Amino acid sequence: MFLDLDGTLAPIAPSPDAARIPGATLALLRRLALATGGALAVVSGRSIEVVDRLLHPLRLPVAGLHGIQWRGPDGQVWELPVDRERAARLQARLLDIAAGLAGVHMEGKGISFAVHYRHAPHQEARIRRDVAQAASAFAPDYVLQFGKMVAEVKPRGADKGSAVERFMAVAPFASRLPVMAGDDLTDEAAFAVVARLGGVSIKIGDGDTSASWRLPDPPSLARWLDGLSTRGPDDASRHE
Ligand SMILES: O=P(O)(O)OC[C@H]1O[C@H](O[C@H]2O[C@H](CO)[C@@H](O)[C@H](O)[C@H]2O)[C@H](O)[C@@H](O)[C@@H]1O
Repeated sequence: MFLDLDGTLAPIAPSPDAARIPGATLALLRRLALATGGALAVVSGRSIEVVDRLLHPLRLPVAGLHGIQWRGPDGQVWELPVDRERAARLQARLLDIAAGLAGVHMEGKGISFAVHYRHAPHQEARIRRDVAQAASAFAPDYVLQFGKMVAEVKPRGADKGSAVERFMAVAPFASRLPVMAGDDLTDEAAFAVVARLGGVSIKIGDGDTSASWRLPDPPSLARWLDGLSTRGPDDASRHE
């Protein structure tokens, strides 16, 4: 089971720092991790460090930075190799883009960067254009990723789809039916992999998607997951 974080486990908040996973959802994740024998991972645009902080004290397998980072069930971490000096130059350019624009801020995530305009929606066209230009200037090793009121630039070479593939190659995920829930454009790469593997993809909220199912919001997903987590193996076989 693969779950996105912002907009899926945590309701969308006014700023990245304000996002929280409800306590009941954290308790639910703990039950789900047990019920699936550990085959539960968070697949997020946040760094692994931030995902751990938001899940604390729970520590799960995680794909961070849209798949650029990955921590497997055995705790081993993989990160796409990135030129740190080039990343610092890109960060400076994105800081320049955000500077002086009220309601716009740059979220530095070490090797991946997000320019948020939730508090300045009228700046969307300008931010998207300027961030796209910055991404082109750093191509081919960086790519553009649009999201909810955000334009991100991330290293090329991994995405949420490759992260799900990486999980599906190892126990306890291997040979299981993948289920992926997510709310944003970045989740579509994971939905495509899940579809190829014959699994179940769930889009949270509005918007075009290749997912086969849809739920309206994070509380609906939590209710659905709660139903799954309280069904024991006997119940599961009764329904087959
Ligand atoms: O893949 P995700 O776990 O969904 O992460 C995607 C991005 O989420 C965060 O930004 C979004 O959520 C914020 C808090 O709700 C919201 O204020 C912002 O407008 C959204 O774009 C996060 O800050 C990014 O780094 C993630 O890539």
